[in-house]
Amino acid sequence: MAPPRRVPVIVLAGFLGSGKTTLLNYLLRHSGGTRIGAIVNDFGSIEIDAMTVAGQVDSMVPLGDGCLCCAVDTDDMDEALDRLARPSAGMDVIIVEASGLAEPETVIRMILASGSEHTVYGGLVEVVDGAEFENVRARHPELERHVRAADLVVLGKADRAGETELRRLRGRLEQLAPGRPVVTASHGRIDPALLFDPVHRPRPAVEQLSFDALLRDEAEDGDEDGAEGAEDHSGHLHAAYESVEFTSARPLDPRRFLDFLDGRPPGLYRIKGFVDFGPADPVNTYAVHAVGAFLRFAPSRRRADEEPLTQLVLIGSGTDAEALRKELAACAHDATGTDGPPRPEAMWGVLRYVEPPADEPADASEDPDHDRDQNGAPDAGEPSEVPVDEPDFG
Ligand SMILES: Nc1nc2c(ncn2[C@@H]2O[C@H](COP(=O)(O)OP(=O)(O)OP(=O)(O)O)[C@@H](O)[C@H]2O)c(=O)[nH]1
Repeated sequence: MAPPRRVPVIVLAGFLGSGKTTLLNYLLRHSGGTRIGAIVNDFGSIEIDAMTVAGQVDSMVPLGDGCLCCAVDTDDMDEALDRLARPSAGMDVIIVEASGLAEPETVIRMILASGSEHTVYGGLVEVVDGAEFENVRARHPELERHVRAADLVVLGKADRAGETELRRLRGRLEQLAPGRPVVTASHGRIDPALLFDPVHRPRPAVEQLSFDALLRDEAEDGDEDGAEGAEDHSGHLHAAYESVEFTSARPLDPRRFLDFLDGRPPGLYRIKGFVDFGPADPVNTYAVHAVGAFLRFAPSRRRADEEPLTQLVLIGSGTDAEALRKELAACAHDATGTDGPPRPEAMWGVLRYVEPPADEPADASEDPDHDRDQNGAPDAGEPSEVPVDEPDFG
């Protein structure tokens, strides 16, 4: 009798804002009939990533709040894997998007320890932010270990990095993890075949991932049964970060919110969520993404039955949660008081940070990259169109 078919489980990891959700959404839209189940782990109790992925996926299980590798109960992970992998669900592959602060090796161990007869570990894809990698690596040398643990490194945001910097980064990655395959991508556009066929492909991945080493680490942690709690997380990335959530039914004033973003403290590395600008734009909700100095807004038309709402997650190190919440509350638009009705130019500042949808590459002549320098001043970026490279396996 043929052995039961096992669904490969791929871990998608990478630092805060590196482009994991963008890559996952690209894969979902270009899966070519492959049925993908997704497990999405948000760091923060408002599940922004899960909301972004929901609706595009055959089946999605959110696993919040906190890092997969410590705050999420292993039972929840086991149950999510089991639910997606059982034959009746008909999934071909499961992708686990870890939070931007998770330790990939620990997530891999959780999958290996899950003991589900329906799953097989399918590899680690580590997304590296081509525009921020060196800055982040200087602060968090742990990222080098993550790159070494990867089966495939996606060197993302190629459009922001530029050709010379990309060449330099590829050299750096080769130095850190010799022989590791690196694929360059803009807006998460990679060939899905790189991920979706891990079971039928001869996999040097076992050596690259060094399961033995992973399992040895596990034993050294005194956590041999994979149970949560015995591991020391003090050296993990998430130990130094905290998340702040902000929800408001009152619309935000676009100018005040931009002032808040311009003046954000340096430790506040990541902001993501959805903003309602009320009467300044009554038809759209704006997705907002700040990653380091990078800032983007993306409008999308609200459904008729959708209540306008602002939901933000702010992730940083050494930030003052109460002060941030107060500052955000003070961004609310007050239509009855001094604010009055919005002027047409109120949205101009926000619209400067809107770019064309990722699948329609920007016209290079339009100066699409309004990144800011460290002082928050607008700064023209690189041309945005860099072709997706063939994977380099050497
Ligand atoms: N220019 C450019 N922007 C990108 C690219 N990939 C992602 N982004 C943008 O970077 C921001 C963060 O991307 P996400 O995909 O949400 O990053 P993430 O790794 O899922 O973020 P966390 O879950 O917070 O760790 C968003 O504004 C994306 O649109 C890229 O290749 N080029």
